[in-house]
Amino acid sequence: MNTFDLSLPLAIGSDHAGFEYKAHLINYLRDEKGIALRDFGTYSADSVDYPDFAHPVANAVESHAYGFGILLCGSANGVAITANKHAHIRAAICWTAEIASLARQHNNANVLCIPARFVSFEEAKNIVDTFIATAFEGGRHLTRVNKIAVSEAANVSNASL
Ligand SMILES: O=C(CO)[C@H](O)[C@H](O)[C@H](O)COP(=O)(O)O
Repeated sequence: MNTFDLSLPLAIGSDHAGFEYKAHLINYLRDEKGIALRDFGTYSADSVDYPDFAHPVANAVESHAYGFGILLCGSANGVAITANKHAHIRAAICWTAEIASLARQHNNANVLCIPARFVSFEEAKNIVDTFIATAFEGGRHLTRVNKIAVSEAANVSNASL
């Protein structure tokens, strides 16, 4: 199976707890690696509410105009919970490069959620590099990932009853 289509931009966002790492990651990804991206905020270290940034990033990935997403907050729980409310979004909290690799290989994760208060910036960079470089394995994992989408479809039809 393929890695991400890097001809599409990536969507990145954070709350205040992830703001500093986001700024460094943008430098790393866009300026050092030449990867196109859009920064959905937040744009300062002032306290904000993570759903205001996680929803726009998830919407961007859901629209297929962006190849994948990166979200950061303190623990990554808030942004992951928010992003996973969206159809076709598989947001994974990754705190090591190995977890990031498994999130791609087994779960075909399309939004990487980094707990900025619990990993070093070097580790965050390793996590991002691994997430981008690792392909979904398909096979038995595709069967399982497809069952997630079935649940999404059931929720949509139940909601319309
Ligand atoms: O959403 C979170 C927890 O699930 C994030 O870690 C936030 O960044 C955190 O809650 C922000 O906390 P703060 O005390 O308002 O800085």
